[in-house]
Amino acid sequence: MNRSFIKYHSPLVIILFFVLTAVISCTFALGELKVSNEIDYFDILGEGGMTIITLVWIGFILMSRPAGKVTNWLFSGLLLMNMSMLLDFMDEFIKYPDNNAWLTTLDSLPAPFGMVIMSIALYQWYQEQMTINAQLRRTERVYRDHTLTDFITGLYSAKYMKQQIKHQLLYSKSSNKPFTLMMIDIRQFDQFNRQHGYQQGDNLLREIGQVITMNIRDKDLACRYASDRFIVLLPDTSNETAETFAWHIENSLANLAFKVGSDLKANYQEITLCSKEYNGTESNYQVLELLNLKMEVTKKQNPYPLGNNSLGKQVA
Ligand SMILES: Nc1nc2c(ncn2[C@@H]2O[C@H](COP(=O)(O)OP(=O)(O)OP(=O)(O)O)[C@@H](O)[C@H]2O)c(=O)[nH]1
Repeated sequence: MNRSFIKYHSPLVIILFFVLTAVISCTFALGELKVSNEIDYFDILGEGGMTIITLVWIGFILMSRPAGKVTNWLFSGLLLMNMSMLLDFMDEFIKYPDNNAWLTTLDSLPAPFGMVIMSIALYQWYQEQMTINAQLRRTERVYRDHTLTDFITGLYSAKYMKQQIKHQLLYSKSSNKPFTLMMIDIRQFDQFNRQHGYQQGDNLLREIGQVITMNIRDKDLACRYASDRFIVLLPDTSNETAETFAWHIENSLANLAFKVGSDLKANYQEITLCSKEYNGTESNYQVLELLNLKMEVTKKQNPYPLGNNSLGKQVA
């Protein structure tokens, strides 16, 4: 059992100890022990059991809850109920002389107050739980949203892109408007990583992601598809129109003078870019399959380092 709650709730534990000791001492001081034939052992069992159970409830409350207003209310309510039960229990061993007979009626007093306080406390506990639930829901939503974005580039993730392609396919089919997907792959990214380190590789991914975003329209969607691969979804766009965007992106990236740390040397990263038009009759799976295929063909047609669309260069 974790006993750290005793330290954590020490003021309440002291109050509990003090109250129980005071009740037991008072009853002994003001009354006298009954003889054995005056004792009802069934009552002892019932009332003793209830006293112990309310003490256990107090223990659980202190073990499971942080210090604060709601805990104090719960504790106070249970303590008053426990006082009633303890007084009732003590009645079984002790009888009070006539001038202290008021003690026998006192045992029924704390319990109703305790129950009222407990009801208030339980309502506050309910409200507290509602607030916690609302916060959890918000956290969960943030977490879910995060799974739809790429941590490194801040672009949408492949998962989100796949969802959007699904919607786009349906829309294109019903509206008869084509859409185009563009794929951008960084060349020799593995070599870049090995030469400059993964941290710099991440920075390069981020900057390339920003350049891509700057060159697309509001209605377009860019995502980081895989390690060094990006996809742009261009709704209501033919491949011919997409070529203009492709040209803008290629030119911008060709002039992206990436600096590694405080090094003055500018690194110009070469990319492979391809695009493909769809009319909505393709399946979700086919769309990316066809695009990946086109990327492989484009790469083969433009072998590194000096292919037809090789825009990359490295200058000191
Ligand atoms: N910095 C960084 N590197 C990554 C990340 N994810 C994957 N990579 C690396 O990206 C590299 C991809 O290597 P390849 O698939 O061979 O790509 P490439 O070297 O560009 O090869 P080509 O495209 O054929 O020119 C590997 O070194 C991966 O470890 C990432 O999040 N950050």
